[in-house]
Amino acid sequence: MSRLTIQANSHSYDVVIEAGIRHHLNQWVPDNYKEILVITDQEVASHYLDDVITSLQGRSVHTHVVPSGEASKSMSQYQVLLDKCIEVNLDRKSLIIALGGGMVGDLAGFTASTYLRGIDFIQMPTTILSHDSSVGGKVGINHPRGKNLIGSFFNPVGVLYDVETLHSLPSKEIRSGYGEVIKHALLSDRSWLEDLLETSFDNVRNARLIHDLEKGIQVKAGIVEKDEREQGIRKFLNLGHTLAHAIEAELGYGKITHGEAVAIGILFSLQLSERKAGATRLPVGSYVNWMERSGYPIHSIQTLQPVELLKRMKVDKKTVDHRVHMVLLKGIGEPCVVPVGDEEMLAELERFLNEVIQ
Ligand SMILES: NC(=O)c1ccc[n+]([C@@H]2O[C@H](COP(=O)([O-])OP(=O)(O)OC[C@H]3O[C@@H](n4cnc5c(N)ncnc54)[C@H](O)[C@@H]3O)[C@@H](O)[C@H]2O)c1
Ligand SMILES: O=C(O)C(=O)C[C@@H](O)[C@H](O)[C@H](O)COP(=O)(O)O
Ligand SMILES: [Zn+2]
Repeated sequence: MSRLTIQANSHSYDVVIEAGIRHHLNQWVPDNYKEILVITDQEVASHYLDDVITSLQGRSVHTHVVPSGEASKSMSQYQVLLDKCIEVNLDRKSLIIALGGGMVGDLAGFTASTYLRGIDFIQMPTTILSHDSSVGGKVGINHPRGKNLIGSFFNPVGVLYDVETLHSLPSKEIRSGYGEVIKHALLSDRSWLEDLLETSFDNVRNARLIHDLEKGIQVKAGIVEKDEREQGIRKFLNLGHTLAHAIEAELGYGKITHGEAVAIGILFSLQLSERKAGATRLPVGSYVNWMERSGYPIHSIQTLQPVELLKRMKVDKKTVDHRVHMVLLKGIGEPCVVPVGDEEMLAELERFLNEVIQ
């Protein structure tokens, strides 16, 4: 078991990483919560919902299962969840548990943050990617025009990470999760990055995976504790995301996973960093090899149009005065934020789509 305490603006909370913790929830979920609503998705429910209900024996537990996939991070599912909270009479002493990946965590967390102006929630991440999404308090839903455009900063009262649940992840979701792991490595540590770039996911043994998750969470915690509301350094956690979010929205939510889109967005940012941030020592070649070897669906964006992508990028939350702001790297562990004008961005997107992706 490992335990890391995160100091949020409102309160501190623990991230507990333990194989099988879903079987011991009565030990971890304080008994002052009179009603508990477990929110999960269909796929996760089929594997783990019974375990969670069983381990909360003796408590008043309600459940709600949303369809799996990014399309559920929507206004309509949010409405359904609010209806559910009212139907089962959750009050301010109630608790929501988000059991699932980042989709469930963001959606259930946003529901918790707004229902009755906010009730407590616990994150129970079940994907590799959600080592990132379960920490730091960003919760929200998508709008057809852009990712996460509706949301809040609202921290969980705890994160219970049962790494045993990762055993049932399909390889696509392992790949997706590593899109955010590699982001945390690029933001922090060259030797960790080099190790990752040499690793094939087929060889990711449990000990190695947990090491990567713990390191990723430490990087994220170190940033969100200093800048929870993203006034400055938290923007760095958006490395690769300005293009990634545009790709996800433009292709249609769920056509490509978030982590896969982030990995593609990072490649764009690495190349742009050489031209716009003076970077000279970025391992762009080995990053491309790693992406290809790992099966990131780089060609799935071939048909996208630079003009449409730019329109999407401009609704990014980092945009100031209609100007896109990109997170770039001066070197490994040396992120910066650089404004890029429309003409230049269009030229960069053209080059990326025509020369790199083809
Ligand atoms: N709030 C944040 O700080 C933050 C950070 C990163 C990403 N995100 C958001 O997280 C979302 C992506 O999260 P995700 O990649 O976890 O996606 P996800 O929650 O959609 O899960 C991916 C797929 O894996 C399935 N699944 C989940 N756990 C499983 C398990 N243990 N075994 C088998 N299948 C399982 C799900 O049913 C789903 O089909 C995006 O919406 C992204 O915007 C938020
Ligand atoms: O926690 C953050 O801050 C991040 O940027 C983490 C990202 O991986 C995550 O995808 C986040 O949801 C993006 O936030 P957004 O504000 O750009 O929507
Ligand atoms: Zn992300």
